[in-house]
Amino acid sequence: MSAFEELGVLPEIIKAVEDLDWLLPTPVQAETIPLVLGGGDAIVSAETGSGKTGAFCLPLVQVCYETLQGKFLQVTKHTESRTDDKAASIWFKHDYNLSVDRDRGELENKLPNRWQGARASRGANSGQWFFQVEVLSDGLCRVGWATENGSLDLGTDSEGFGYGGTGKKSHKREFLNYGEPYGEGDVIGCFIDFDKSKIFFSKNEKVFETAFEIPTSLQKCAFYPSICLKKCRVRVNFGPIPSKNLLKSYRMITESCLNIENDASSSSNDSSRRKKSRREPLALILEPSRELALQVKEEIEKFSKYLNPKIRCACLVGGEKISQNIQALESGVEVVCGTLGRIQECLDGGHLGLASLRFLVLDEADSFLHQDQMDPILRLCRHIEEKSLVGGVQVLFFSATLHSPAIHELSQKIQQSPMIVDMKGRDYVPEEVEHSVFFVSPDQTDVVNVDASVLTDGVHDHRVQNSPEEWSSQRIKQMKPVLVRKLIDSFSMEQALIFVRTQLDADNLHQYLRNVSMKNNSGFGRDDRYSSVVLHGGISARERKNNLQTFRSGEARFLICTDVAARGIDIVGLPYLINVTLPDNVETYVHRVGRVGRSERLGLAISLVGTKPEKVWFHRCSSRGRNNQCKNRKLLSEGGCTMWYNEMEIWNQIQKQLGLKVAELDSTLQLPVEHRKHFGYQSKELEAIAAIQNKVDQLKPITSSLLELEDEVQKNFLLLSHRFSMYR
Ligand SMILES: Nc1ncnc2c1ncn2[C@@H]1O[C@H](COP(=O)(O)OP(=O)(O)OP(=O)(O)O)[C@@H](O)[C@H]1O
Repeated sequence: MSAFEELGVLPEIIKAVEDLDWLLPTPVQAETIPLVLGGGDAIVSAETGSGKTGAFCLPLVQVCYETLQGKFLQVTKHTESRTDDKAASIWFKHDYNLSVDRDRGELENKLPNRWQGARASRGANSGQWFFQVEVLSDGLCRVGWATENGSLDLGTDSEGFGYGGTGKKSHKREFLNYGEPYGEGDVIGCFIDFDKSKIFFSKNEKVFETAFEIPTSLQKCAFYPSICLKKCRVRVNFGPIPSKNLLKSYRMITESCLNIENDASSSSNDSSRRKKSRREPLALILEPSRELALQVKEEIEKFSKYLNPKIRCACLVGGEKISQNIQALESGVEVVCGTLGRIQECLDGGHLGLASLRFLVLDEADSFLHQDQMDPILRLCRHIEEKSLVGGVQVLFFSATLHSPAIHELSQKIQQSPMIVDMKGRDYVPEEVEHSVFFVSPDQTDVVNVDASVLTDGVHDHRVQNSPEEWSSQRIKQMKPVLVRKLIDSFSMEQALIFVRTQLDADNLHQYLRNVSMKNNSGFGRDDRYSSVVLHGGISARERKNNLQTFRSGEARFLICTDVAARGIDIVGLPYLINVTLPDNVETYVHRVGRVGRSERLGLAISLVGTKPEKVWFHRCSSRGRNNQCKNRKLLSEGGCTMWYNEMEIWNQIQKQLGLKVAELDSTLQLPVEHRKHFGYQSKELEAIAAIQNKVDQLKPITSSLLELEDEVQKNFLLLSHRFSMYR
């Protein structure tokens, strides 16, 4: 049995995983896959490069596949039992962990820690109606009536009215004493009287007083039988079995003429605009960047390689034609992954239906905590809850940095009792990443000669001459690109990811490296030692995609990027990373350096830290700094668009919070001897070989002197024995 099989992964998916040479699940996959397959919400935090994408994509692909095959309906056929056509089609909507035996009219939820509900398709909006529920096992049960918009978790919103086994009536999450407790063996009657606008219940033969007055706002609505269970099994009688009802004027609900079509797309206005035949997505994955969304889509396609039917995934990201997204959605997909803005656009346009959704994944969840992202997310969740025809959408958070209180606040709003998987504790950085620093001091002329071809960000003007602070800042900015070139040379870097603060900084560094290439005649494409491409929000989606591909393929050696690439981007075997400017928070440092040291490879992250503050752009103006339009060099506090950026402070904070062991580069930009790796930053295996080779080299002189010594001893021995024999 393969290790993935033990986690409950299907053989067809394991075959695809084996094609990727994944022989064992990573620890976070081993923890998370069974949990997601088991149906709970989760917050999963594990270091960068630990395989989190597989931890959610694998079970998600599996559940989508099983859903396509109809397994999750869990409809059991019992030929010996009575079958009534009306009863068989009566369950319209239910949570997916609820088993529905349509023939027997039985419902069961085996989960001990999660309510699962169902609502009938047959309801009423006038007259007097009832249905009965027989409790078949121990456990918790709530029965009653709800409108079409009511939550499947009966009695927790304004449109559902329930009566629970603990002897409480519930509405809007208010639980008040009512009737009597009930349990296994009891038969509960659920009555609704539209003439008197009341709902009440009975236990066995005993009828209780009115439980609820139907509010005026709902008096024109249709009400449907509703049931909600926790580790409990019940049999529901809508009419096929003669009832012992004492209130003869009440009719069983199967005689009702109101019937919601068992077709998700016919029940709401916006969905009627969509094509009926198409499949609505079962999973929605939110990603913070286009690149990451595309990467996840590719991963899902790899995992579903051997599945039939295939799992289709649409990637909805800004910068691409929306008509293509609409076309993909119209043709039907099981998974949607994308960025928030474009997803919202498709939703608002009525192109994306979420009524069948089972999974909502917030990958890099903490990147959505800014207010301008939080509001749309909460709106999205409300939309899902309102439209859901399955209920109980599983909400999953993933990231390497999920320890802030804000994450738990968000979780409380959109998750239900999530399981926490925390592999390494707060903001852990993988052991495979080595951290090093070079302190850039403005008067270090021995190390760096300022190069006239360096372009800086234009923050400083003539005042540089008069202000020592501005001079230092400008000087550090002029030194850093030269240092990048020197680092490339000093480590003989074949490839590296280079992080800068702004789009302008990225473009300037790219231009500088091009100038260096030209000056040194260092060739083209792969032959160019300094070939680089940029990745930032200021270039088109197509350019970003092409540039990333050019870098992945090795065509360009250096990818100069802003923090759009800080999270999630997976480039196998990348050995080096340079932080030309530090990010302004520890979390982003964790994500940035996590681009190296992945898949058991070692990586070196080098930070160039200015010893004096740098004055940098921080555009609050309407131009947001686009096309260098803004020239307002005043500080933010003076109504301008610049600020002082103190890297020493940030560096101390990063070091302290992460408890980093950092190697300081010497003036030749080399690591201290004890940190130097024999084979550079490659695989652990090569590292081990290098270590052995090192030892062999160290032992060589000792073994040769031992050999010489032994030679000597042998000779002496022979000499002595010869003399001894002569004396005898
Ligand atoms: N079980 C496995 N066996 C071997 N390699 C794996 C396994 N799972 C994932 N990988 C590989 O490990 C690398 C990192 O995986 P992934 O991108 O999922 O990491 P992550 O935890 O999401 O990182 P980040 O936090 O940076 O987004 C990928 O190249 C992936 O193919």
